[in-house]
Amino acid sequence: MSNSTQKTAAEARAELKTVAQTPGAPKPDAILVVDNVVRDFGGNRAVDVDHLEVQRGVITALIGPNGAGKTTFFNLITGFDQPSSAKKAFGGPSADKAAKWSFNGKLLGNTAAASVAKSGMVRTFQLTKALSRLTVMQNMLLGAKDQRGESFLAAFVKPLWAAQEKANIAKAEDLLKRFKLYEKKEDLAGSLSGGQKKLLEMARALMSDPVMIMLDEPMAGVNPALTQSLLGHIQSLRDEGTTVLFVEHDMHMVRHISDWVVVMAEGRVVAEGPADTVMSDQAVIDAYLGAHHDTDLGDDSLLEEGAMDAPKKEKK
Ligand SMILES: Nc1ncnc2c1ncn2[C@@H]1O[C@H](COP(=O)(O)OP(=O)(O)OP(=O)(O)O)[C@@H](O)[C@H]1O
Repeated sequence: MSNSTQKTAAEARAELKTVAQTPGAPKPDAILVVDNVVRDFGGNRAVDVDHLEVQRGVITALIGPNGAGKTTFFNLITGFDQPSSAKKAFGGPSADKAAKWSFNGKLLGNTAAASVAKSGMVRTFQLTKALSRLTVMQNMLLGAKDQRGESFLAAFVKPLWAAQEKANIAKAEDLLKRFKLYEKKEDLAGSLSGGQKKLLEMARALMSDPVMIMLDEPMAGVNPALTQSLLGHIQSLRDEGTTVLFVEHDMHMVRHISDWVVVMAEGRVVAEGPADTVMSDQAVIDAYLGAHHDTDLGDDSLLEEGAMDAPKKEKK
């Protein structure tokens, strides 16, 4: 969250005006810097990112056709998967070709997912991971950091964790109200609709006050009536100082809230820039649309046709 020494979101956005609109362009205040991240599945190179920087304090969208490698890229940098280009004790790529990435000034390669989350980079999943047999509130409390009851000594000293737990419950209630899930707090997470599970996952991710939140298709399955408020939540997170990186197929959402758009195709970053510029870039149109060259991305008729989804490559 922001403090007086941090830039405002408007200042962070204004800085983007100076950034070159080329793949891998350096950012004035990069929170995430990625180099040489490659992931092969058999003979299929799913991710091949030479260099990418994400500006702190803004909303960046990561877009690209089905199978472009967006989710795999999220998995790699959050420690849920390992790059094929990872540095190895013996053999492996030379130091200048080995995968390396830093978040908020800290090197993160070979870091387990839980430690990545502790460093402030917290993600949600395309297919939600809410724990079905726990209540909505229990799911929320699992997302909290500083759970003092977890420490062996503190677990036996109630005053050490009781106050913390109370604060966590109050925070969870507040977030559940924001995401219109408060009435469901005692229900099992498994009983929620797909869209509600997505909202729960986002609310749970916010329990740890992330420095950067990474959302994998936050809009998929969310009722249109909630779409506007979800967009509002994401923008207010940014305005409060949280960096947002999200993968999304809904081009209206991308146009509406992104300060910067990064386009992936066949594992590579092929374009980046402000939404309007990127979406009229011929390489992007080609990557998405194949034959539909004249059609603007974000065009309603196109969305209805579902023409933006290139055929999905089969997962092995
Ligand atoms: N566990 C896996 N085993 C084998 N291949 C995989 C695996 N995970 C992903 N892939 C392949 O890697 C490529 C990139 O997939 P990924 O899911 O990252 O794309 P994406 O851009 O997120 O697509 P979508 O928008 O459809 O979610 C695809 O060809 C996919 O089949």
